[in-house]
Amino acid sequence: MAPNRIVPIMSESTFNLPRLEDYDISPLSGFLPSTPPLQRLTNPYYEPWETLIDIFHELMLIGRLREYVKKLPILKTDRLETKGEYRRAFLVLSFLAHGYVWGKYEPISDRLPANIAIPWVKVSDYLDVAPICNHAAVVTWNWRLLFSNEPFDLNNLATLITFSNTLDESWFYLVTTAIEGFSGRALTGIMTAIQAVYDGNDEQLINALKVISSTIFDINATLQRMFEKCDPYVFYWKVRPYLSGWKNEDLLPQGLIYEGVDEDDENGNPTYRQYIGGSAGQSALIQALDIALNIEHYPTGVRPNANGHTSSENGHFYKNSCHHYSSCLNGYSQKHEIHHYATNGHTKPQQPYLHSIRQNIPGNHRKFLEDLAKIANIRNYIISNANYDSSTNTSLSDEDEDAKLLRETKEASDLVKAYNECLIQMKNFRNKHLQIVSVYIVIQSHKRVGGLHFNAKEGTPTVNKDLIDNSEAITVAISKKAITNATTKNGDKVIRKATSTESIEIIKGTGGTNLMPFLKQMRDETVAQEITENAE
Ligand code: HEM
Repeated sequence: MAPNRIVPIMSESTFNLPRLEDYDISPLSGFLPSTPPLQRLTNPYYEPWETLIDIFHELMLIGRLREYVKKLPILKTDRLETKGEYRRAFLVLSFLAHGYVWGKYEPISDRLPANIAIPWVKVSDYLDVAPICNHAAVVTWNWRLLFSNEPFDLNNLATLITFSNTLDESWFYLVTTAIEGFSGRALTGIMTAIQAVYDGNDEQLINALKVISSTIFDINATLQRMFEKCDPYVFYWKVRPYLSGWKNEDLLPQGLIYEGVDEDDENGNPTYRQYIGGSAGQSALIQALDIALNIEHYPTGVRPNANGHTSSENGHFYKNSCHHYSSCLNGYSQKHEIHHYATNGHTKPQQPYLHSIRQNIPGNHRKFLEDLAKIANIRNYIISNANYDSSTNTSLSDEDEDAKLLRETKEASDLVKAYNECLIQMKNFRNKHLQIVSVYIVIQSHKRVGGLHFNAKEGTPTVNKDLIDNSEAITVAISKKAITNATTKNGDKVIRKATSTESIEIIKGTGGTNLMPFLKQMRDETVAQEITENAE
């Protein structure tokens, strides 16, 4: 370590790198369980749930799932013994619940019978996660190895449960599972990098950053494979509706009644609960990468400025204490002030959607993200040391000093490069993801023929390469057309924002996000963290 290096103020003796295992994270499989999820609850007591899942698709098809769910006994959860059993129960109950609520070619139900609601809430409480179908259910706990003697790999994975019984839905989950499979490598790289910062070990930090960037590169290559076997039509019309939740959801505006769980209010009205549905946006892996790389996200349309304030696109300023949107060192202004390396205990992401979906991330993984935010220090360390002046050290001869300066400059430069490479890969992830969202959601949503998603009867369009390559341009063209139409129709010269009834103009994400602006801002905020050498 260079003698005049700026080191974290947290002394090494007080710094204990958290152990991944303490958060139910495996250094190898990361957020995925270290052994494949249970494929069945073997205690005969739970056979009624498993039997219903065995014939889930058949019951959905003939429209009798609700009848059979209502016949279920209300099973107690105290016979579940292991965490694996609780996860399997959560998976089964999530599919039964969402199948019940959204149905197939039948009216949507705004109440969930006690037979499912009571145990689902109990199991969720145990796992410390909201009782709603989430990323953990459909991805993290929903896979098996096709050949148990072969390693974990996209080419050796199968899903346990799907809504639509289609290969496309399986592929959607499995590509995402394969991406989560990189979390062991990513998290090991992150922890090594953080330790390197506390040790002031630049070489180790550079190597760890290289591990992180190469992992994101592999994630991106896997993400691209979504196009291979998941048809956008099937995804949008046949799968996505079942993943919907009951918060900011037009079809269930009040939410859902979990019968037998909550009491009626003082006027005898039932209590509705609202939760955001399942989305890969709930991936703890991508959130961990953002936190580790100090990529800050703000509410859509809000941007930070040099004074630590944020401003919205309409010109309104939001003065934030550091406990809201901006961290004390977000790199926009305070270059040399290194009062803290960690993010001062900021434990919540600044973007409201990212904040609210934390309740869909299982408790131990959510806690890990919170603790990671307290020690994430890589970017500030690099900024603080990228330009340090070593000329104060007079004990060396001129020649030695030149050599040392050269080495340190190169080290600093390599650090910046290694960090920026991680950002480039994160940007690539978000660009690729934007393409996917264009093809799988934006373009599909313009094929609306009226009625509910479930009732769409169009032919399946093929995915051609041009469509994928030009997906962002197509999206822009579509949204421009929508705005022009709205403007012309009303003879209104001011381009205005669409209201919620004009769903063609604002396409919402699972959590009610204004999809494309939200995702593009996430991408731009990634790029904004790039460190430019000698920028201080
Ligand atoms: C067909 C494939 C996919 C579609 C249609 C899709 C759609 C979406 C949508 C609509 C959102 C906005 C937030 C929400 O409403 O949930 C979102 C966010 C997000 N998705 Fe996906 N997604 C897909 C695949 C994936 C995969 C495989 C990953 C990998 C983990 C992923 C990671 C994320 C992340 C991290 C966000 C939060 C925004 C960000 O960090 O940039 N998505 N996605």
